[in-house]
Amino acid sequence: MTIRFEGIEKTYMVYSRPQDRLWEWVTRKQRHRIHVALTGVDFEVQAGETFGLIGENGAGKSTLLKIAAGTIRPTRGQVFQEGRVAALLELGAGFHPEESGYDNIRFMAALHGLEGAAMEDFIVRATAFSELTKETLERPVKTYSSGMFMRLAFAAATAIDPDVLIVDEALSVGDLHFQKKSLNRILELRERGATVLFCSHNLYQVRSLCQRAAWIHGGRVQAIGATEDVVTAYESHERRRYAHLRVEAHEAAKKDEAAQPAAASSSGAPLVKIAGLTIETGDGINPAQVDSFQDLSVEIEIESYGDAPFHVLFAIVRPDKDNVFGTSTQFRAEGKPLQGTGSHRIRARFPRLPLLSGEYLWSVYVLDDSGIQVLDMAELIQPFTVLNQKHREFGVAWLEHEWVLAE
Ligand SMILES: Nc1ncnc2c1ncn2[C@@H]1O[C@H](COP(=O)(O)OP(=O)(O)OP(=O)(O)O)[C@@H](O)[C@H]1O
Repeated sequence: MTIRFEGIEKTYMVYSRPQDRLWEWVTRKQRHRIHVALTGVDFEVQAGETFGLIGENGAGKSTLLKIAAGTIRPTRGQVFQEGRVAALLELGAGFHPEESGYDNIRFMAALHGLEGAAMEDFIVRATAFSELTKETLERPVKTYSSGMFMRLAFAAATAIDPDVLIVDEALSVGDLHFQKKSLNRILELRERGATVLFCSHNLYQVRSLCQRAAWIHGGRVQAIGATEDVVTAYESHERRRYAHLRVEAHEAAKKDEAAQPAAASSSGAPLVKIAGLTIETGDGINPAQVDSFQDLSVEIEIESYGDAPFHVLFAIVRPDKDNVFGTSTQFRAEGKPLQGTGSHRIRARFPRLPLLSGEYLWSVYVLDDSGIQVLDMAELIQPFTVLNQKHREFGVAWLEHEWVLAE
């Protein structure tokens, strides 16, 4: 099913104090200002397509998703779509806290217009997917932990086999096991031909999942097209925006890295953890300075606490976060993930490191076997300087080339 946005505009009335709304009504004097959250949004998401929405905080992405889902109305313009719509937006927003899990699911089924056997089927599928016990499902949902609540809400939202799926950063629902299950459900619905409108700040996920994307900026569509083109344009914009913060960002990332927990199992223990990154060159181990064109090996150590398969990805990064080169165990010829409890060491060797002079860092990620879910990461670590004394060319990397005198 296609989703078509036509001339969408959404404005909000913003009051500086909550009581101004009442005062405005009493005095009939305007006490609000108009905030334009979206304007001139015109595009179409094609049937069966997974379409990404990206953009900085406050750009208008969630507003557009809510308009697509029908939970808010545009001030101007129209959205057209057909078929059954499932929105993973404010999950569980329609739940009644005093009612049991079962009754809430029944209520959701009724909202979709289901009756009789279709309703029973919906209830069976949603409750099974939630993995909540019968005893839990009989309790009022206000007694649920936030994880339980989200599981039920996700299960209820996706139990209808929607034609259109609207997803707002919903891939991080519940514990790791459930996150994977929810992601698989989204992928399954996509496989079955559902049209997916997907909004995320995780550009890696957008790149992995979406065929096309739109970058929303200041309430307008700044760019639309093939995902790679749009994400690259957005990244360049972000880099320019943060150019003056380069050094600070690097320092902050180093601090974050220490604080960043690895993905945890339902018991709270991490499943995999990046345990170390070792660089080896002719000049020794972890040298602060590396000469261009020498042999360099990068060894990554991963501690795995379970049997879940995983991939390792690393990138050489510039201080402004530009990726110079990235690769993943997924891209190896056999493409098989690593697996098994204990310590894993994996090594990549650059026989003649073709980097030119400059500052570089490493970013390392551990991903699940689908290569989408990030289990642990260490970004912008171990800065090193490359010195190029052999070549006079400039730039980031030395590219194989030859000069030919044209006739
Ligand atoms: N109910 C509201 N009343 C007033 N302003 C609102 C309301 N909802 C959103 N806005 C404003 O509209 C703009 C767009 O918000 P929106 O939530 O759509 O952005 P977003 O791109 O989804 O941001 P984020 O990435 O932070 O989720 C923001 O400036 C926000 O403050």
